[in-house]
Amino acid sequence: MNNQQISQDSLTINSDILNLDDEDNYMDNGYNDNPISNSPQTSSPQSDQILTDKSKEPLSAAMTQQHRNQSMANTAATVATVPVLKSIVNGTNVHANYVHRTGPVDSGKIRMLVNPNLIKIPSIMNGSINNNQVLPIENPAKSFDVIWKDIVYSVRQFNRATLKMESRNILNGLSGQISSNQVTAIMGPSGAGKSTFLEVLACRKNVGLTGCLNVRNINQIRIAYVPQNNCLMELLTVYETLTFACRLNYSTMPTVNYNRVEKLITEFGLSEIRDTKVARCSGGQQKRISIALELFSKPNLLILDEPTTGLDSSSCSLVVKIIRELVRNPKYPMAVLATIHQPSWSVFTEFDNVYIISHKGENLYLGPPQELLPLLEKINLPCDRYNSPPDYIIEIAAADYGSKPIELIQQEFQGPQLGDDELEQLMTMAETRVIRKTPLLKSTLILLNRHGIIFSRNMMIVFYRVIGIILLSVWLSVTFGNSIGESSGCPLKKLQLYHMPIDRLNTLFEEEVLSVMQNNCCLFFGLIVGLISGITTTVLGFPREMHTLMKEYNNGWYSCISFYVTKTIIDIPMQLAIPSIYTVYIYTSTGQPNQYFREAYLLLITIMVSFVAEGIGAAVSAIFMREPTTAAFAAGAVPMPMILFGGFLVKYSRMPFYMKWASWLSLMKYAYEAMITSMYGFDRCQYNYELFASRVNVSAIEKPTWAEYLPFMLTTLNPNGDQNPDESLTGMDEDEIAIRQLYTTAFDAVNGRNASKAFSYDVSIIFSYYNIDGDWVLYRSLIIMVIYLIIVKIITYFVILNKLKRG
Ligand SMILES: Nc1ncnc2c1ncn2[C@@H]1O[C@H](COP(=O)(O)OP(=O)(O)OP(=O)(O)O)[C@@H](O)[C@H]1O
Repeated sequence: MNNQQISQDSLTINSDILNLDDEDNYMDNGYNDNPISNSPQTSSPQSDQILTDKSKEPLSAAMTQQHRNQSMANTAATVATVPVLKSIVNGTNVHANYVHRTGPVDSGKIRMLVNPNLIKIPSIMNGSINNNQVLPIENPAKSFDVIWKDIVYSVRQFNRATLKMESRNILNGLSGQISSNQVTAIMGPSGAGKSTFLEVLACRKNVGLTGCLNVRNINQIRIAYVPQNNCLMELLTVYETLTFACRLNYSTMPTVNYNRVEKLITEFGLSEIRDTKVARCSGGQQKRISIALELFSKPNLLILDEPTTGLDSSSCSLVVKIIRELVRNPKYPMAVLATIHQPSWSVFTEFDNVYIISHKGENLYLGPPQELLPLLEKINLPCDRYNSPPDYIIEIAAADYGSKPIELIQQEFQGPQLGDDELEQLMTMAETRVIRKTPLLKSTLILLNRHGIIFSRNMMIVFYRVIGIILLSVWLSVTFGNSIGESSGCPLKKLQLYHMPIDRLNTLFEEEVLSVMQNNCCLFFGLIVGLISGITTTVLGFPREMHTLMKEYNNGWYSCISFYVTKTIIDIPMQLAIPSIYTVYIYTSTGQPNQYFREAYLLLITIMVSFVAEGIGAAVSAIFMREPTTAAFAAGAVPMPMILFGGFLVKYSRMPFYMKWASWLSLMKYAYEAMITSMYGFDRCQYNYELFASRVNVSAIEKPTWAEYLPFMLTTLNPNGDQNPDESLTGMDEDEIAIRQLYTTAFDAVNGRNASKAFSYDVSIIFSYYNIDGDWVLYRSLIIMVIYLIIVKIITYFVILNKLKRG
């Protein structure tokens, strides 16, 4: 069903959606008309689940008295209801919960008067300020205000001209106020700072923010923020999406009332698509789902970033109608703020107020939409009859007609005239904001359930990854051959040496060394695949999840640790499957020793690399969650130094001393050392010797070591027994010189460092080459890798948490 099929008239949002029923009593409704009974100290035990910065502090006597006074004043302000204000332009019915007066324009200035009892917003009709009509708030006892004053938000940016970091103001002294039971549209040219302002109101921006953000008549405010991109789980059905939102929002309750889900599905016109996956829903339907989700948390302040962008006018009207209905609940006062682009006139006038921000991030206008045209006429900027008024005001705000019109409107409009003393007596938004404390285990189990369903529906990706790794393994084994793993790099036996022609010895030695190095390449390549694929797979998928996480975490659905544990657990099957497929296939198809413990160690090392890579990928994604291109670049760049300093390309002992620290930080160094030890240690040469002995059926073959072997080869090639072959080049033919030089190089390579250690036992040449002096290196490397993994996971957690908190 598409949006058009839903009759707007038939769509009614039952105000009961937001009613507090028995199940909801655990949530204080947040209003301080009776602050003592609402205070955390006297609430039910379940209300302890709700935390505010002040939750453990008694309300000060002065504050309590002030709230009482305000409450009484509110009651006194209840006057005859005039619920409908006729649009001055086209007669559209406009609900107005604000108070305004009619009268002559006296000083030529329109002031937004802020009074605890009456919300006074300038009303201009036919060129004169409307100072007499007083429209009461439907339920003044429960109404509340959100007030902001002199909001400046700045970011630090690098200025290429001056080559300096400079501060740039995005919001420039915004002031205003909104009240409960009102829908306010925020408009302004692109880049004016609308989304930034919404994030400020949603307490998602702290750094670089100055000014006051206060609330009145409410001591616990729940904020729900719906970002521009809906941040929905696309593989869940509409019903599942709402059900999980319901379960997560009521995770503190022993049971969950699913009637609420049914009610929302019906009232948001989602019945016919209840079993459709979110990915298949239209833009308008997704917007409605996004809004519906946030109602489970019973927000007092619902902030919607561009809820109508990309929708046709019919869907747009439908969404606006839904929003309007939400604030009609007399029992549950709620304020809604939404940014909106290019609304039609009919949609424009549906809002109680419009807040227009200029291109410089400054106040331009805050008031009823119907009063905008008279204001423009009054300052001789009438809207052309063929021009759309919303478009016209945006053009003015964008300075398309120069800065003069902006200045003229700004002179007419002033923000709330609230003194600093008065503001100081009000509680700040941050103080009153409710952050629910969610139970770790329960919300983790719900998230596991949700992500398990998503994982099971994502089998195509699983399939592609498995096929990809199988193809890579086949390709690799075919390229390296099926006997690459047979070479052990162990010293040749003296028996062979004595009875083998020199040129055959040369070939044998050369082949042995090359085979071992090739095998190392093959296995090291596997580690690189694990590292790079682990990072890139995470970086490609995680940023999307990060946006959803950011929305759900900041709206108080669950804690960061719940999400992180869930993500780690859900990723485990693939983290195990991919390295297992690769390692088992390569191990068996390239002729590695038929010893399962080596295969198990190799598998363990590859899996560890894969886990660490996933952690690094998640950290990179979190850091660059808003810059996918940078994230992709970082995903490619981060593994490079790890590989370079892994000891494979440049031996650790040959690195300049001032670069060795980089090697210590490289996971690949430990993975590579562990791999070498597991593959060539654990008596592999002993094993080969026995195998050799059994094959040739000789029991008394001496076991040479490299220490014996290489000098022996040199003396064999140099019949005079000269230990310094360079001096006896004369008389040798070119081949002999070449062979001798080869062995000399090999000897130098092996004998270069730690000779006494390296040759103290019977080991593969690769042990000597990399100065690995015992099987214990495997255990050391594995322990370091485990510590590495733990550190990466902890750092990743804090990177994500920091990102969530800073926005
Ligand atoms: N963290 C930041 N660092 C640097 N610049 C920023 C940052 N956040 C916002 N801006 C800049 O602030 C300005 C306002 O951005 P914002 O997204 O709030 O505008 P907007 O009015 O919502 O625009 P649009 O209607 O196009 O969505 C833009 O120029 C944007 O580039």
